[in-house]
Amino acid sequence: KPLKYGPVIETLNDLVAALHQEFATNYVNIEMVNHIMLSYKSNPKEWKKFAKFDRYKYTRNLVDAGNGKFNLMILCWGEGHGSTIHDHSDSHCFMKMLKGELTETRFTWPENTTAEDHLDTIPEGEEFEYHDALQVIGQRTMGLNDVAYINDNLGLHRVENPSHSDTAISLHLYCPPFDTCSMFEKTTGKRLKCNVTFWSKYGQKVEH
Ligand SMILES: O=C(O)CCSS
Ligand SMILES: [Fe+2]
Repeated sequence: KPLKYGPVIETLNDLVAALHQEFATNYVNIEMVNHIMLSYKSNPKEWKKFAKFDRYKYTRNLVDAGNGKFNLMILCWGEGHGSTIHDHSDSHCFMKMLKGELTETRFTWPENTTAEDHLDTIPEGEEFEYHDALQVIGQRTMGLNDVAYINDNLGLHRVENPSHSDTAISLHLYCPPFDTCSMFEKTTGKRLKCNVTFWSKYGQKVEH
């Protein structure tokens, strides 16, 4: 079987160039995108200009708009910061660790039921118990240069920085790009639309 050599990827710019090449045609090979994301080895000198932190919430910093085919962004997670439980708007999502660790917990989609459906044993007029509408499928903690892939068929997830002393930085690729997604409440399964915004674009803070 002839070996198909991919592009040589050393710098963040090489990564961006390789992604543009991969997305040049309308057919995208997800395996190749995963390989390209794994090939890049984190170099703080190359991404530090995108590394902007907010005290209260993780920041989203656009690196490249992928000629409209994908968004490449750097997310900066302060100590203990985490995302909501969210979906990915029917897009592909690749997440690569550039610094520190992130814990990813995957959940089922909520069954389309009412709150009453989640009632468990109802003893005589006493307390009753609920079971959560979203069930945990699995959990993993990612380290330097690890890549995770998810799409809506694989479930929902929450991403958190488990450290209370160190920050974390991750590189995310969404294809096709999206600016809204849904977030979910674990116990009730209630779904809320939300807009995702950028703290900075190409290293420049976005002024609201
Ligand atoms: O894009 C986001 O804000 C979700 C980060 S976890 S994929
Ligand atoms: Fe996500």
